[in-house]
Amino acid sequence: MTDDAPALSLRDVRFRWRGRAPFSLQIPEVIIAQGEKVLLLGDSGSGKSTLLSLVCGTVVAESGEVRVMGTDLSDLSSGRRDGFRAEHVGVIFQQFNLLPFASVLDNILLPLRFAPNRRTRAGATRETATDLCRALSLPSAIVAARAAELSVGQQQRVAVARALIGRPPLLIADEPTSALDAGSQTAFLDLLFEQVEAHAMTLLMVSHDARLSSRFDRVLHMDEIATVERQAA
Ligand SMILES: Nc1ncnc2c1ncn2[C@@H]1O[C@H](COP(=O)(O)OP(=O)(O)OP(=O)(O)O)[C@@H](O)[C@H]1O
Repeated sequence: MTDDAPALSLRDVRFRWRGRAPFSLQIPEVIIAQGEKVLLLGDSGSGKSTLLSLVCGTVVAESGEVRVMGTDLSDLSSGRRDGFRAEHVGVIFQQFNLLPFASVLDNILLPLRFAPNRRTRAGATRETATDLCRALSLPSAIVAARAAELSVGQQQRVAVARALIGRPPLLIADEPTSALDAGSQTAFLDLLFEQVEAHAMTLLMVSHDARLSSRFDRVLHMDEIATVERQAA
């Protein structure tokens, strides 16, 4: 990891999903500076989640470079990519991906299991998790509840706390507001941005909703940054 590197840089990236409906993506160049808040817009099926998977290192480019905080993910073995992601990237998925039968506390602490440096940064983990819940307008007693008992809005905030704990430098969010009404979306983004700014994190968020644009430092459109080829199934 390099302190003055961009949070994220993609250069000459090519990636292809094989199978019944092949889909290929080419991205000449995308650079996101540390501390930027960037919205990635694009139609359904335009490859937004695929791009996030490349950034998370859950899939690997066929050619080109995907660098996170200066590290080229293709230089890492699959096991080291998992460790690198756990240390450096907080992820908020569209469906939140909480473990329903585990407590809120265990859900929030989950990424720290695979990330010793992030665990150290998190300090006293129970207190840190409880503080994060409070900062996200959740009652502190919620840490003892099972994730399955929470409302959708509460689950979403727990997913944010899990992504924020231990202050990974890059936060990736895939349509985190799609399950919320307009008022709840605004309140959620207020809380998310407050945390991102307080910890000088970089945010890359995917959405269909161009109305969110004015809240971000920069907006990327899939059809401007990528060339896509797809074949029908
Ligand atoms: N796991 C996978 N295996 C094979 N093909 C996939 C896989 N995931 C995505 N694809 C292909 O990649 C294309 C782009 O999908 P992707 O989910 O990246 O788009 P998206 O812009 O995020 O769409 P949406 O907004 O609907 O979530 C899909 O049409 C599909 O054909």
